[in-house]
Amino acid sequence: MTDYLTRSGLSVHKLLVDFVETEALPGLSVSAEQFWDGLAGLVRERMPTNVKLLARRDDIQSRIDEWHHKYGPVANNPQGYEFLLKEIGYLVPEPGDFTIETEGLDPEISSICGPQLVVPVSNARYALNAANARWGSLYDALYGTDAISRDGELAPSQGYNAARGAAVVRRAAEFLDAAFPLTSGSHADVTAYVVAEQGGVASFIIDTKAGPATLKDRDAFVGYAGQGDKAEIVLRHNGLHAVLVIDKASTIGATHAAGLSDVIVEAALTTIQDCEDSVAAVDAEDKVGVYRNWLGLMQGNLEDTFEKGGKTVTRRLKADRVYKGVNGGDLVLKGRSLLLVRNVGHLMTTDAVLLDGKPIGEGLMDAALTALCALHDTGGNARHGAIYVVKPKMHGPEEVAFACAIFASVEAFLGLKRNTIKIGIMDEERRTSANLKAAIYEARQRVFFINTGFLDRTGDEIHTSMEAGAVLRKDEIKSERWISSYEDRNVLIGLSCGFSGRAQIGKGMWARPDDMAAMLEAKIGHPNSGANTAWVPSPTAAVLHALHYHQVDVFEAQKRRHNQALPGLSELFSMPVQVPYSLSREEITRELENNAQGILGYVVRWVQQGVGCSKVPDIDNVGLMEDRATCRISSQAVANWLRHGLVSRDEVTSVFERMAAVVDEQNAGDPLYRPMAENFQSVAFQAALDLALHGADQPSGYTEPLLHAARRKVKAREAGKL
Ligand SMILES: CC(=O)SCCNC(=O)CCNC(=O)[C@H](O)C(C)(C)COP(=O)(O)OP(=O)(O)OC[C@H]1O[C@@H](n2cnc3c(N)ncnc32)[C@H](O)[C@@H]1OP(=O)(O)O
Ligand SMILES: O=CC(=O)O
Ligand SMILES: [Mg+2]
Repeated sequence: MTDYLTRSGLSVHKLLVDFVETEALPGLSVSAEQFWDGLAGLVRERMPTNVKLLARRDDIQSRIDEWHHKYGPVANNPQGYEFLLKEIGYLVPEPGDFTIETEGLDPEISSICGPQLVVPVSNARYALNAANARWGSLYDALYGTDAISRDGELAPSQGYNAARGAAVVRRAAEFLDAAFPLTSGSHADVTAYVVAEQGGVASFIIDTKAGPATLKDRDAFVGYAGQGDKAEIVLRHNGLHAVLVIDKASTIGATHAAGLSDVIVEAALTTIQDCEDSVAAVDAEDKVGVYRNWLGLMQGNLEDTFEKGGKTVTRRLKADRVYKGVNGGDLVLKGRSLLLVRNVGHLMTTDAVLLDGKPIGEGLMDAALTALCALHDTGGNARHGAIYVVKPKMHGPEEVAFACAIFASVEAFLGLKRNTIKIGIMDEERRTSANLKAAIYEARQRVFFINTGFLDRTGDEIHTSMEAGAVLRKDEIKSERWISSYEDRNVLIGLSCGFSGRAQIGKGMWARPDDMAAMLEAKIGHPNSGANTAWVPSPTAAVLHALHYHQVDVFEAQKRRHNQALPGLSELFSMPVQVPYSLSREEITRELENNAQGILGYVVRWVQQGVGCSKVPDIDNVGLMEDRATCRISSQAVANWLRHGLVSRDEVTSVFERMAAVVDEQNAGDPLYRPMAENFQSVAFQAALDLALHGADQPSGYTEPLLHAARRKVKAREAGKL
């Protein structure tokens, strides 16, 4: 206990005490005593409920398991299944119609639609990049990705490929033609973009090869900076800005008739700084690292210095962009994404703080600490004082109510007005999807988003129905009825609760960070379905996904969906199991290899290096974003096949051993990497294998208990404590 200090009856790790008292509290009107008393009160008051809620999850799961043992898949007795779910309180009565009442939300949440970036907050370099990803170069995003074909003469070359560059300019002109059409002609033929000022009023004059033109929507021109050969012209469409950069002296501008050297688009309107599934934070030291970065973002002084391209770079938060407005005065556009923070869920405990010698709920600590750090935001982030907390992995309305109760306690001891802390409800466990209206009702004064976290949701789908039968392959699960009804119900229920124009209806992650052409094809489906926002894995993806919100007016799309019929619960419960199962031996082995490779490739970096989100090649060598949620899917899929005898324990073990060598090869260039195939007893290999062999027994199929234990073992060894 030498690492702990006593604060208000709690034993608090010294690192956390230090962080709170010397970094987070200075500058605030909250005293150390007030904070620790508050945290102690929160834990004493809320921990017993936390424990009960987790026990209830287990109880419910065992009743569902028993039912499947008796009846098999739901399709054998759908009415009986729904009866059971009501009987055990899994399905609760739906409230009458209501409208959410959340106040004090920013326009990025309520009235402007655009991409939502997610980033592990533990990585300062990425976290800063994400905050700055409000704006991004369209030319760079097109040139640097497969959004422009990489075939033939358009393939990127060692130096600048002029043919590819020309294709980028053409594609950007197509975007401009669609979002900012001219009265005649095309942006591809523009020979001059000019701002003329007269009597304090600016007008935008365009010359094309075919003669003069203006914007069809004259109000789309909203601001500018500079004049003539070096200028920036600000346009607005669907609430989103795009900046034409005129720079005739630049390499690219010199090749364009009007000197257009780039189009900067407003991209990541919001960013989730993630303390959850994309980070590996297993003890006080790691948690303080996470909180310290969040504090720096809220104070506006976070910076990171690193080597890039042979140079030392220091990255800081960007300032607002200040332009002249068209009628005089300044046009000030936020330079940064609106920052939200994702706390962990209700499951894990942390020994960073002990009460009566026992670790406290990590979610309780996250709520207190992330809110405390957010008190430093004096309007640079949220304009009306809101603190945006995304709460993941909640099972049903009672757990949403519990999260709201935690936030209310935190507000009380930090001296905040009630409902200052807003809640983003991740609809990613089946009990929440099935009771979404009731879940929203519990948070009606705080809710700022609902979001279909379909990755966790897929993991929960497999786990909840573990005993029902063998699941389909991972890719097949994604195209089943349960998922389309889940996505549809989320939007339609959100609309029926009055989200349109008030709060976000969000969609999930694009998990193939290098496949931008495919993303451009697929992800327009999100705004078209009525979603205000959808997740992207990188700033580049944010720039490209932003184009979709120019193509689709989300509020119009929402109007079209308002009266659509809600898919029934029978659709939602139409499980992705196949009985009898008809895959060949080869197909089974290939799927097993694919899952094993993904699990190993993710887990090894988590356990050895504390990296919570990685790009890991799948069996077809496509780089996939892997985090704890995708790992949950893979481990549950293997566990399910093991449970139903499609694969044996020996087969799983030998495939994992074989794939360890493949993963070692993939990581050969990493000096910090320790090969697994040389030592199958290594902590990383064993953790990966355990996720599969013991996946069925993990609470809700989550990966964090095994991952945390393994990482802590490695950290202890490295510190010479084992
Ligand atoms: C199911 C869920 O919960 S999904 C939500 C959790 N998932 C996430 O948050 C995913 C976030 N994305 C990432 O962590 C990363 O993009 C990964 C791990 C998928 C890929 O990372 P890498 O292999 O390093 O990517 P890559 O080499 O292509 O690009 C690195 C560059 O992109 C930037 N970048 C990549 N992702 C992000 C991001 N999410 N935010 C900000 N910048 C990012 C990096 O800062 C870096 O640029 P820099 O050198 O100027 O700093
Ligand atoms: O958190 C997101 C998910 O898909 O899971
Ligand atoms: Mg999730």
